[in-house]
Amino acid sequence: MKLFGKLFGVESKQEKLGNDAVVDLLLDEVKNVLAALIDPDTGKDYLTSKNVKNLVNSDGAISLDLILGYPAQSQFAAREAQIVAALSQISGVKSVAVKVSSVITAHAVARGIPLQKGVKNIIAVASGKGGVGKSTTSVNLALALAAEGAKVGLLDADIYGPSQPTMMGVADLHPESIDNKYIKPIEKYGVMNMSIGFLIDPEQPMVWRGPMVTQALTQLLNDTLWGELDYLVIDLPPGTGDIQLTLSQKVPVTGAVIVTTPQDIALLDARKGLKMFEKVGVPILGIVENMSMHVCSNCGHIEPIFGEGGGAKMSADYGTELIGKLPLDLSIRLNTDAGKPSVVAEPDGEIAAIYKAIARKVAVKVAAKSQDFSSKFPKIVIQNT
Ligand SMILES: Nc1ncnc2c1ncn2[C@@H]1O[C@H](COP(=O)(O)OP(=O)(O)OP(=O)(O)O)[C@@H](O)[C@H]1O
Repeated sequence: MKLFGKLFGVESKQEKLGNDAVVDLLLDEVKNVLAALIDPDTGKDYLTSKNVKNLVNSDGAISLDLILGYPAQSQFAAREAQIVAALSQISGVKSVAVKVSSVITAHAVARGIPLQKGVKNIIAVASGKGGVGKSTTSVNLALALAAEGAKVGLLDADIYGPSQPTMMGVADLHPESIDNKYIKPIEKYGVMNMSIGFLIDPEQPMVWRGPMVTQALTQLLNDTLWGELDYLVIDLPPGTGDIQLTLSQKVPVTGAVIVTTPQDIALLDARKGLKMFEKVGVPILGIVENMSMHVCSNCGHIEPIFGEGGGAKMSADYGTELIGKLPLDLSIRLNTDAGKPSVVAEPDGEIAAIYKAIARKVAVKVAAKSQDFSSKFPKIVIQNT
């Protein structure tokens, strides 16, 4: 039969057909498994989320690219292991090769504001009340996004009390001006930093009026040579004043993160901040509860000094998510005071892991927004005749 087939050119065709059928069945099975495999960061499966590209079966050797829409370098090995373990169970699979990477896209903002040139996504960090740890959260969020592989900028818009240069350990540096118009941000720990703190004398009391604040902020944003950024994190001053309003009206903010402590008064203020963003159409990406419990460094006893469960209740009330809880931890203060925030001071520590998880959650929320395709279309200029 073999010889007969070969002579008449039949066997190779039949074999080919047979092999193709096997290949298809195996690929179908692989796809089924991928459709049931959940990404722990998004809570969605890899197949319908369209994260899987270049899926190939070469005689039982399966290879694929897993492309995540958010930065997650600390999770690449775990994702690879998760997929290899699941696909290796399938009978007929001889080997599995998975290449994991992230691709971050620009996301459209509401209200028809064009995106900032070169900046894909802007994340505002806000709080209703001062002293809840908004700046600490901003710097660690920026550093965590960078640690996860993103290109990140950090803008300290807290014009009344800029603390970022100190927290990032760059307080003694001065940004250079180019052509007396543009300013080069200061790069530290892989993040591009710009702060009003670089441009003012910290000893001078600042009495900024509304329009001056607005101008200073827009200038800082527009005249800084950010380069290409995946995320620009903006640390807002506390409250619901002019800066927040300007931001929401003039700056293409993709979404806002609200920082609060669990106690009632901070939550009350945080609710005001949250409502303000809602009113002006800036989506809330989530709530970070800071100083949510104290772990005694002597005995390990856990005590909720500022109350319990406030952030979770507020998230539920407003249909948003509690995206992370930070303990009241001496190391967080010591590290920021020393100009080396926890994410870079102790990159493999528990605190850094919490900030990285928050960063991935924020990035996942941003990735879930509709993409911005405005640059793909020609600009139409309508003129009055
Ligand atoms: N989880 C934490 N554990 C311990 N200390 C913290 C924590 N979060 C913030 N801190 C400390 O609390 C102080 C206030 O924090 P931070 O400056 O970030 O607050 P803020 O809300 O930005 O304040 P402001 O209103 O001045 O902008 C800082 O000394 C900081 O190091």
